[in-house]
Amino acid sequence: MFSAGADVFIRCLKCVSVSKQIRSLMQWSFQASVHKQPVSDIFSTYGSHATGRAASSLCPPSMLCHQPARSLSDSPVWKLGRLNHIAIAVPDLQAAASFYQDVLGARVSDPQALPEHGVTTVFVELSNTKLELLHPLGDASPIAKFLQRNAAGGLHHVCLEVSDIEAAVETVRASGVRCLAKTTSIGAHGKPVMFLHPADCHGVLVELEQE
Ligand SMILES: C[C@@H](C(=O)O)C(=O)SCCNC(=O)CCNC(=O)[C@H](O)C(C)(C)COP(=O)(O)OP(=O)(O)OC[C@H]1O[C@@H](n2cnc3c(N)ncnc32)[C@H](O)[C@@H]1OP(=O)(O)O
Repeated sequence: MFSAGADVFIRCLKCVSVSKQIRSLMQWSFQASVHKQPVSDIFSTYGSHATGRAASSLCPPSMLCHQPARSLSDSPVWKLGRLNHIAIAVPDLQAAASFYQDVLGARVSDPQALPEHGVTTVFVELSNTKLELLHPLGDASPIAKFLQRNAAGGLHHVCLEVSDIEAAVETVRASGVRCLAKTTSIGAHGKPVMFLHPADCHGVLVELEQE
């Protein structure tokens, strides 16, 4: 009874000009009630990269929730795009660049100092993405502590492209993920970026970049 009522309610929402994101959140709440799970469990089941297929498979057809839950990135406002780069913090930029260029035969860029980010970068071109080698620049480099903890270097962050960075930031903030700056800044490719707290992204520092 409740399920049918809630389903009708969700269908009515289709007619109202609210954003798809709000509908998605309400669908998640609805699914939480149907499955008697806390909403947070539904979120953690689907995450922000959940697919409609995953959602459908969770809900047997008899349960009327055949409307697949939508990913937040299914928003009409913005879309999640390609993996732009994987960043690796290194204690010796020249040695790391030489490894990729001379040992692995990759094409690497010249070092680029980015004082506003507190890093020097070298990009390693791969056929499907890039590696960004990072070395601390200046006294207040945000990667200094990371390198103290990982003296040999290590995976620092992943950078994902989004079609509309401002809308994406709004969405992730609304979902409780901490953004590490008040506003977007211009990243290594001259485009706006935003970093998301690793503790809110399953242990990985995530950078969103305008595609
Ligand atoms: C040019 C640009 C571009 O590509 O466009 C760049 O790359 S700029 C690249 C450099 N810029 C950035 O990274 C900007 C965003 N980063 C930041 O705001 C900071 O580095 C934070 C990520 C917030 C970490 O801050 P800070 O080092 O002061 O804090 P902390 O050492 O106490 O760490 C707090 C918690 O986060 C974890 N943590 C720190 N860095 C992490 C990382 N890279 N990956 C995964 N976890 C990380 C720590 O282990 C700790 O976990 P526990 O609490 O469990 O112990």
